[in-house]
Amino acid sequence: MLSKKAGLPFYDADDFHPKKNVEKMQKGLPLDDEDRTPWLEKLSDEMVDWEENGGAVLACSALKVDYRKILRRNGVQIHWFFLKGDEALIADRMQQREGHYMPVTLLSSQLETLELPRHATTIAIDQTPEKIVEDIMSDLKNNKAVSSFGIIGMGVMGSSLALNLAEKNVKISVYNRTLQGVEEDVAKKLVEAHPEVKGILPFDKLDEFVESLEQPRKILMMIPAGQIVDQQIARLLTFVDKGDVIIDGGNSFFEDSAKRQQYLQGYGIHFVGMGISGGRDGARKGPSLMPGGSPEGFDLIGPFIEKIAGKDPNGKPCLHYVGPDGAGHFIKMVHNSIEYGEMQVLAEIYAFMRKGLGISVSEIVKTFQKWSNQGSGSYLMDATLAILTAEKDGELLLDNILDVAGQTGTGGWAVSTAAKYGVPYAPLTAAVTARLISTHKEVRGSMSQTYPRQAEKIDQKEILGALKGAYQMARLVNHEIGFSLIKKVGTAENWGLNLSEIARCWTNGSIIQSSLMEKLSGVFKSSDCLMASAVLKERFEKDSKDLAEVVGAGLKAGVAMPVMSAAINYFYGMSTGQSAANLVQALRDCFGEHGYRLTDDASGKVHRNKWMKK
Ligand SMILES: NC(=O)C1=CN([C@@H]2O[C@H](COP(=O)(O)OP(=O)(O)OC[C@H]3O[C@@H](n4cnc5c(N)ncnc54)[C@H](OP(=O)(O)O)[C@@H]3O)[C@@H](O)[C@H]2O)C=CC1
Ligand SMILES: O=C(CO)[C@H](O)[C@H](O)COP(=O)(O)O
Repeated sequence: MLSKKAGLPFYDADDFHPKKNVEKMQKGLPLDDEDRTPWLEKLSDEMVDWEENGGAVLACSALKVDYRKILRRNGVQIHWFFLKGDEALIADRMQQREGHYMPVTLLSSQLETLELPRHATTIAIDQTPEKIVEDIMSDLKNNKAVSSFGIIGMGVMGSSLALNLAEKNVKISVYNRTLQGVEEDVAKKLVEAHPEVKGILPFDKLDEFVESLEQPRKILMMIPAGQIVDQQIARLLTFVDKGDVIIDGGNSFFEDSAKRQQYLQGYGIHFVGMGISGGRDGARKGPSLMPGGSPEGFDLIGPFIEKIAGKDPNGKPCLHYVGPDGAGHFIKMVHNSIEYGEMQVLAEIYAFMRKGLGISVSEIVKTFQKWSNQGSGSYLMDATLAILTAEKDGELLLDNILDVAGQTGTGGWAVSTAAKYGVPYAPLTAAVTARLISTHKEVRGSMSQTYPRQAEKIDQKEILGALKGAYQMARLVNHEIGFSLIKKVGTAENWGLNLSEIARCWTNGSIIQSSLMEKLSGVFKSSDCLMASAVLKERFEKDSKDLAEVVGAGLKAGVAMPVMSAAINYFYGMSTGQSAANLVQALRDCFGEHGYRLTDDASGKVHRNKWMKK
């Protein structure tokens, strides 16, 4: 009757049981989880087709929370109705039923297994079938919750993710704030600008947006980090309900995300701090996703975000639940710190080639293309090639772009986090510093007059052969340190981070995807330190010589190479058995009585009273 009324096909889940389940029930034996799992999985796959064809009515004894999880694992939109009746009434109806394999004796075991659904409309079955159908139809009609997923913030990332989700058949609602006269109807304009993409409902009122989402609601915020996130959460709290999930997909500081998860837990809200990489194109076509925080929250959003994630070389989604607390945003922070290093190395090698060696831009492009084809390719290298070939009015566009680089937080946070956890992170510090120096444009201009550099002529022939090795080595060290930060913090916080999975998650969709990242995903399966990995030993040995040579030549030529020199210094430092830190410690003791340990007995500190005569 309901099927007719709703104009949708009807399916009875009982018809999908395999023969062995039917035979078991016929014998009066209750099914267990092992019997039911493949059956529910089959149903959840069928539901994808049903949804694509406009929907269906399914009757199913989805008794447990976990069973319902399986049913929704493909992220289809489901309106749940719980048909409630007492045991005697159900038994009576079962007895009247003809030609069904299930004996009444199994009913009590079913009711024992039943875990009441929290997010379903309960319909009493002690009414006429007509009334039951009427109740369901009226609930469907009055139900304003029509979308499976909501996104707040229709900027670069939010709008691209919204279009991506909608194209994967996820019904979504989108919301953007209104600033009278400045930002109006932003969400509506997005929908109007993309008539080819169906299934997006725009809102400019937060309450209506939240009401449009089916429960448990899944709300992704794509807004700037900081207090704005707290303010948005505070506004949402007025409208959301227990069991809903709030996801922060922005570049928030991971310690803030851990606090927000704790805070929202108090309201029964699941909070997921999710790193997202890929910029506009990645978000639109397949980003790399690094969720962390509430595992229950991740469980609920997983089927949806899996649909939009980029795919690694083996076709697996670039999506990895990294760990609890702020682990997702921590991993995104480190991702960005590697990104800072990668970009700065590209800038340094380009500057050295152009200014130090006097190589033309078209030759630099050819060289970079060659490196790409020889296994040093990356998304950022491709982007650099695009930039180095972009012209405006017959001139290289790059030459018309002001040499001032901004930053929005993650790099600086990574520097302070590395210092807090005792991880040497000189290349990142150098990359952040290089951007800071770039902002002092006026001072740089005037100082370049005061200190004009007399660059030494470099023998191109000698240095050209070392360039690629130097580039590779700086990148290798940059990655080594990023992952060492992940290892250190992950261990200290007991997050159980998986380096190989994290690298895998960055092999596509991510700004730092590269051939190297694909290799590292394999290397991290057997080693958690690149410098100690036998696979990379030869490369470290050879390329470190090239890097030293290029950095030396670069400095001689008067070109700053902060990240590349930090990288070779890191490598030298970490492979120096006997360093000069003893002098530093002795000095500390000399002026500050900080004490020192002796090489033949490091168990305790000693202090020398009189280092200096006066
Ligand atoms: N761009 C990128 O490559 C990436 C960005 N991110 C992160 O994703 C988040 C969004 O970035 P992106 O889309 O680039 O940023 P945009 O600046 O393009 O968009 C920001 C969005 O946030 C909204 N917003 C701004 N202030 C407020 C506020 N006070 N209250 C509510 N909404 C507000 C804006 O609305 P309005 O239009 O009205 O101002 C806009 O919709 C940031 O945290 C960013 O760091 C993460 C990965 C990549
Ligand atoms: O997260 C990103 C890419 O992965 C964003 O583009 C972010 O803005 C980059 O950081 P910054 O603005 O500090 O350069």
